[in-house]
Amino acid sequence: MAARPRIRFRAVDKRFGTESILERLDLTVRSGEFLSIVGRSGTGKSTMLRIVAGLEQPDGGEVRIDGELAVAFQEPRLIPWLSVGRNLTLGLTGRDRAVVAERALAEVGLEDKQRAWPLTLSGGQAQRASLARALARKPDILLLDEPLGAVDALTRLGLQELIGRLRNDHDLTVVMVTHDVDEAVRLSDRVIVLGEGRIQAEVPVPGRGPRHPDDPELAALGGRLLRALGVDGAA
Ligand SMILES: Nc1ncnc2c1ncn2[C@@H]1O[C@H](COP(=O)(O)OP(=O)(O)OP(=O)(O)O)[C@@H](O)[C@H]1O
Repeated sequence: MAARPRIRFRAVDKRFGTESILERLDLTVRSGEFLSIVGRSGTGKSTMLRIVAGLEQPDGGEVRIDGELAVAFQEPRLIPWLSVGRNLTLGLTGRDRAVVAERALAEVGLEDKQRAWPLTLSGGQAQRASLARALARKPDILLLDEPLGAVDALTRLGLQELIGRLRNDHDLTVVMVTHDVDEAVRLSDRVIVLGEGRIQAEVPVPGRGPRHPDDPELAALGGRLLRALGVDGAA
């Protein structure tokens, strides 16, 4: 039996002024699925994610969300005058929130940074803290908007590995917006290409992430996505 839908878009329209961003968009994301959204700049990827998060309202159609959500953005958005640990417990209500935060930090390899100030973290560490903050909310659905867009290539590979592992360990449903097709195929079960208001291509990825960056199958799938994006395959 197919897993239950966590996110469902039915004929979703979104406009900004006279500009139509999404046109009668249909999408179902099932429980436990890792979906990536790629597309040229300005095609509405972040808008889609913001609609899922409830930060934007659609102009038409129906959006259904089943489960708790947490979001991590490209900028870690940690509050600079609170310790890393306090950034994580902020907004948590359980009596065990300190323990929850401690565990989440340990899961991302930052157990020694609980008392650190956010500004003393490297870019990669700050992004790990941001993931830990999302994890501490015990979400069913994790939304990632270009989470690794601002870190160097090597840190990026390590963080991809981490995201893949967290997803597996917590059986998360993940929707990630990325510009990096290699990252998308490395982590996802399915990649969609957004363009002109609709899903222009959909590429299922066999097996389960995180896949090894040298996996030869990834290059072929990445090539397919680049062609769907209208980018020359040799690029
Ligand atoms: N709050 C807003 N008000 C007006 N226009 C907006 C607003 N948010 C987004 N837009 C416009 O909607 C379009 C889609 O934006 P969005 O950020 O969703 O694209 P994107 O695919 O995520 O782009 P990028 O890859 O560059 O991040 C863009 O033309 C953008 O300027």
